[in-house]
Amino acid sequence: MNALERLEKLLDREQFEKIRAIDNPKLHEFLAGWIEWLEPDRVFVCTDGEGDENYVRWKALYYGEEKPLETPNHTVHYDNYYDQARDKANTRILVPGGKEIPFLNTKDREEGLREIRELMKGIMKGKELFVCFFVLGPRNSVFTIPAVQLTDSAYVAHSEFILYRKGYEEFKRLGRNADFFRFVHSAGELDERKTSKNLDKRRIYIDLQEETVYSVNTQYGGNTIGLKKPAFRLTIAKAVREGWLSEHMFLMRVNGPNGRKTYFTGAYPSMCGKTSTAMISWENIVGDDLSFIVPFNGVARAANVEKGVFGIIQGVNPEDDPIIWKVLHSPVEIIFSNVLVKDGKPYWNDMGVEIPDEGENHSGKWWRGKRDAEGNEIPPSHKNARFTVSLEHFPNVDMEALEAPCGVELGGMIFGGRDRDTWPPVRESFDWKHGVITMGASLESETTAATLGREGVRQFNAMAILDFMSVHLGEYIENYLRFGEKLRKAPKIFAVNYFLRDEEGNWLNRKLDKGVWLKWMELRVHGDVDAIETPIGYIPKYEDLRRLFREVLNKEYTREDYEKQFTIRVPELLAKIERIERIYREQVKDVPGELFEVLEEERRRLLEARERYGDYISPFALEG
Ligand SMILES: Nc1nc2c(ncn2[C@@H]2O[C@H](COP(=O)(O)OP(=O)(O)O)[C@@H](O)[C@H]2O)c(=O)[nH]1
Ligand SMILES: C=C(OP(=O)(O)O)C(=O)O
Ligand SMILES: [Mn+2]
Repeated sequence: MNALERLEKLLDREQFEKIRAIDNPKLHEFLAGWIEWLEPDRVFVCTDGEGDENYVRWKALYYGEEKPLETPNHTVHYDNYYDQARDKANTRILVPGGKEIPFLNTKDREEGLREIRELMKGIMKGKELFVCFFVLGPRNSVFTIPAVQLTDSAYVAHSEFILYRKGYEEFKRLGRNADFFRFVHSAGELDERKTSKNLDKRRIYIDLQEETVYSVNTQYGGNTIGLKKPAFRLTIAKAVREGWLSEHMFLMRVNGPNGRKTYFTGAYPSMCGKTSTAMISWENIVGDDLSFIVPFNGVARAANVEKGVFGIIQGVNPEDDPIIWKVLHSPVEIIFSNVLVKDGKPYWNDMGVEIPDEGENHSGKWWRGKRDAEGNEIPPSHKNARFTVSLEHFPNVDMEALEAPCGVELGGMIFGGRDRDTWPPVRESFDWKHGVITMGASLESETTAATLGREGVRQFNAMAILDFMSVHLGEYIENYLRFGEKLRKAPKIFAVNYFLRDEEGNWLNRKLDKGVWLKWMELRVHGDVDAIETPIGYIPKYEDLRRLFREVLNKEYTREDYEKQFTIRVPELLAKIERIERIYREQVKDVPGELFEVLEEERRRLLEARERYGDYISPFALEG
C-alpha cells in the first residue's frame, strides 16, 4: 500500500481530501508513518481557511488547555509548575556516533531516534492530532521555508496560528518540490490541570539530517512551538551550509531625522531585552526574536521569521511599555500563559498596578505567601510567564517591512547581554570583523529564568545563540566573517549593555534609556555624529547624548551619569578577553585564526591605554 492509500484508511474523508490536494509523496509518507505510530483517535488537518483556525481555537478551550478570560478573545494557558522554561539538559542535537561538539548537547542519532520513537509509540491514544502547515519567513519569498507540524496540543497549534504565516496553500503550490521542515510534538499524558505530567520523560530531539524536531512530554512554548526555537536549530545549520545568517535577533525600524528609516537587528539572550527594545513605542517593530539575513546584491537584507510575539509579560507596565500594555488590554486574540487569574482578569509581576492576594496561577490555586515543594515562595506569575499575540495588532508595527518578500536593508546589527560590570551602555565596532569577534563572538550574559536552572550566573553566549547552536561554533563564526565579505556595504555592528550596576547593585540605566542608544546608533549609521575612539570601539560624546536624552525622553542627562556609565573599565575588559580567549583556545578549538588576532589587538590597545590613563578611563579623558 502506498502512503496515500494508508492515509485514506487513517483519516476521515474530509481530512483525507485536504491531504490529497497536496501532491507530495514525501509529505504523505511522513504523515502516514507518524499517524500510524502515534495512534491518535482523531486527526484534523488545518488548511489556511479561517474555519480551520477557528476549529483549533475552539478545541484549545474544549480540551481545557486554555480557559477563556473576561475580555473577548483572551485565554489563559498553564504549563506544569516544573515545565515553565526551556529544558536545556533534555534538548539534544542528534549526530551520528554521538560525536561531541563544543557547547552543543549532542546524542547519538540512532539511539536518540530509537528513544524518542519509543516514548511516542501510541502516545496519542484517546487524543486528537492536529496537522498544521506554516512557513518560516514571508510567503513566496527568498526567505520562505515551509514546515509541517504534528501536535496533540491545541494550545501549541493555536499559538502557531498566531505566530506564523499559514502554509497550506504554499504546500499545495510547491507540490513535490517542497523542501520542508517537520515537527512532531506530543504533550504526553496530562494531569487534571491539563498540563504535561511525565516531565521525567520530557525530550526535545533535533534531527538535522531529516530536518525534523521531536518534542514530547512538555508544553512550554520554547520547547514545543515547532517553528520557534526547535526550528531555529535547523535554520542555523541551513544558513551556515548556504552562506546566510539565521539569528536570535529582533528586527526594528529606527526613525531618523527627516523621515529617514533605518533598520536594525539585535541579538540578546532570552530575557535580556529583545522584545522590549523592538517595542519602543516611538520606533517601529518588525520582529522581536528571530531574523533571517541574506546577502542580496551586496547588501544585507533581513526578514522576520515570524509574524507574532511570544513575549515575557513580567515587568510590562503602562509607563515603560505603553503599546504592549494597550494591546494586552484590548479585545484582540491573546493567549496569556502562566499568569495569575482572578475573576477572569490576568495579573503579572511588576505590572505597576495592585495585584490580588489570591487566584489561580501556574501553581494551581494561589494565595500570597504560598510556598512550593522546595520551600520557595511562589510569586503571582512565573518570571517567564508570556503573552502570545499577532504583530498586526500593534499600532507600531511596520507592516510593509514585515511582509516585504525581499526583506529590508539592514543599517546596523546590535549585540547585548546581562553584564553588570564590563561593557558600556552602547558602543560601535571599528568594522565588521571587529564587531563579529569582540562583540558577537565574545558575548557573555547572566543566566535567566528563560531556562531551567540557576539564575544570575555569567555565561559565555556567543551571538546570544549558544542555546540553539547546531553546528560547530568555529564554522558558524567563519560563516559570519565571510558573510561580511560578500557585502558592498556591511551593516555597522554595535554592542549594548542595559544591565550595568553600581557597587550596591543598583541599575545605572533606566529601561527607556535604550531608546536614546538607538537614536545614536541610527545617526552613526549615516555618519551624522562624531564619536570618541576608545580601545574597544567608538562611544558617544556627552553632548550628543545630552541632546538626545532631551529630545527623546525629555530628560536631563548629567555629566556624572555619562562618566559613570561610559568609563572604560580596563581590568574587567582584560579579564573578559582572557576568559573568551581561553574558551576559544581550549574548548572550541577549530576557530578562524583571525579571532585570536583581533582579540590580541584589543588587549594591546587596552594595555596601552592603561599605561597612559590608568585602570578606569573617563570618556572625557579620551575625547579630543
Ligand atoms: N533593568 C532592566 N531590565 C530590562 C531592560 N529591558 C528589558 N528588561 C527586562 O528584561 C526582561 C526580559 O525582557 P524581554 O525584552 O522580554 O527579553 P527577550 O526575551 O530578549 O525578548 C523583562 O523582565 C524586562 O522587563 C532594561 O533596559 N533594564
Ligand atoms: C521563546 C523564547 O524566547 P525569548 O526568551 O528569547 O523571547 C525562549 O527562550 O524560550
Ligand atoms: Mn522575547
